[in-house]
Amino acid sequence: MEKYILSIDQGTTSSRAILFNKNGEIVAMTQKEFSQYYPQPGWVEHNANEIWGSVLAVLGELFGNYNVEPSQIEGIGITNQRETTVVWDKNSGIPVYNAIVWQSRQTANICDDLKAKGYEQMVREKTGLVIDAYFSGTKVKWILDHVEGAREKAEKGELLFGTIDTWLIWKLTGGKAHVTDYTNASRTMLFNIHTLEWDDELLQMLDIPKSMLPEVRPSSEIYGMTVPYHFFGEEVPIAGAAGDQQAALFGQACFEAGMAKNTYGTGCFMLMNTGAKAVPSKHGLLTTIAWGVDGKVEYALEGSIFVAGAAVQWLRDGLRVVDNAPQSEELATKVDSTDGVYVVPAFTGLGAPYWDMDARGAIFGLTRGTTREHLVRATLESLAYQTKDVLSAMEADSGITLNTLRVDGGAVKNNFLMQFQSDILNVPVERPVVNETTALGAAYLAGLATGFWKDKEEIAKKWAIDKTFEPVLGEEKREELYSGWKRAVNSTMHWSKN
Ligand SMILES: Nc1ncnc2c1ncn2[C@@H]1O[C@H](COP(=O)(O)OP(=O)(O)O)[C@@H](O)[C@H]1O
Ligand SMILES: O=P(O)(O)OC[C@H](O)CO
Repeated sequence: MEKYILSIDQGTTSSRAILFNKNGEIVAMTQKEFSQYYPQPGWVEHNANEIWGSVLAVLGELFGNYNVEPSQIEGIGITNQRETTVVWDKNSGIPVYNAIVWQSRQTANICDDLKAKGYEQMVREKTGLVIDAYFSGTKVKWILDHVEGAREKAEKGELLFGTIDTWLIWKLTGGKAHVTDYTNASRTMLFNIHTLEWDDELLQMLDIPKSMLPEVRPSSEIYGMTVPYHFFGEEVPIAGAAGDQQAALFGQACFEAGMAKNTYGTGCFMLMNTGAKAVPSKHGLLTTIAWGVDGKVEYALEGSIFVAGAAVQWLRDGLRVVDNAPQSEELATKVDSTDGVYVVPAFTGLGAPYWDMDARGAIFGLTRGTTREHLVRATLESLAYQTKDVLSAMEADSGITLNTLRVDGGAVKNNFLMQFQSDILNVPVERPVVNETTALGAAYLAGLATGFWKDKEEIAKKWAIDKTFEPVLGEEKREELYSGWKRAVNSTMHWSKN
């Protein structure tokens, strides 16, 4: 019987199970959305057990609906929304609080306090990150500070912390493996990306007991076996793990320094491979671990945009001006321009390159003639402008001028958006045949560990283009449009503090 690699892609809004064959093609895919909780303005939480339930559901559906047996799975790769923080009881397995999602701003005060105490430079040097509520460290502290009895239990070694990869691997192995990989560890603000160790000074800064932390391992390695009662009777190796953006970089075969991809999901994340060198950013980007594979760690520069496809969800669920995401393209192309309207979707503050936790969303340039088509178009254009902000920072930091950009993620199906992106960047945008590059990257990491695929060269040969979008907009128009964006985005800064 043919063998496959299974990817579990646990994203911000949904969980997916995807089976890949030896050619790196999708054989089967199931997906399930789960609840988002917004307990207070700016807070975002998930129920970690509901996430686990959604993973079991997509696995059940995969084996139930497709002609595939669990015994055909040679290995499992896990990829996940990053930074989202779960703390659970080691003995009962019960989370002590909801998972605090990467987008959540509930630890902004903790971050302000750390900045006031002068920790910024030390944090940047050790972790490659800026102090921001985005990362896991302050979320763990918040849980220990706010959940009754949690700190005491943590100090007694009774609580475990994990990002979603860790939580899922712990569940799938029946509590045997408490591990994470280098990429996920590099997003916690607790991990020294140079020494590759949890850092005592950072742990002390946030008052987090080391006993809670998972063991950090390479991204392509067997971490443990599934317990048969959770995996349809089979013991299958869990053989790869990486945060979803790093997995996408791997799935896009960006193996050489200077290659970059941009993923348009809930948020938008551009990563550039910088090879064995951890390049520090002077322009508001993050330095992060790309992966640990073949006994070595490689690094990336990252521009993280918090709201991208989520702005399209807001058009659908908040404003109700579209019935579904694809309709945004249909409406945007009914008008030739936004007629000067700009939407800045800084709903949870601004990430790279601005890093302003207090920015909030705004619409500029409304006139009596503004229609929903203009609003929808301006929302889509905001994804492209935010990407341009990040690309400019990346070129300045790396000294490399990109001659193409590889793209993936849910929103790249939108041809209007991709064309506008190419126009605003003045760079060709390449959309690959397999758009599920996050899951593909995790599959590749797992398949390299089990010998399903031989090496990165074999993988790189499988990458193929579906469509290239070439820039057609003139320079003057491009600059006029972008300068309007800069004015708009600057006006949203510090809004919730005023
Ligand atoms: N045709 C489309 N045009 C614009 N946005 C889209 C389109 N299709 C999906 N999206 C957006 O893409 C996002 C889903 O992408 P996905 O990669 O699945 O995200 P995630 O992994 O963050 O859950 C949603 O926010 C959705 O609004
Ligand atoms: O779930 P996604 O695809 O929106 O990715 C979220 C990122 O990993 C957050 O850092």
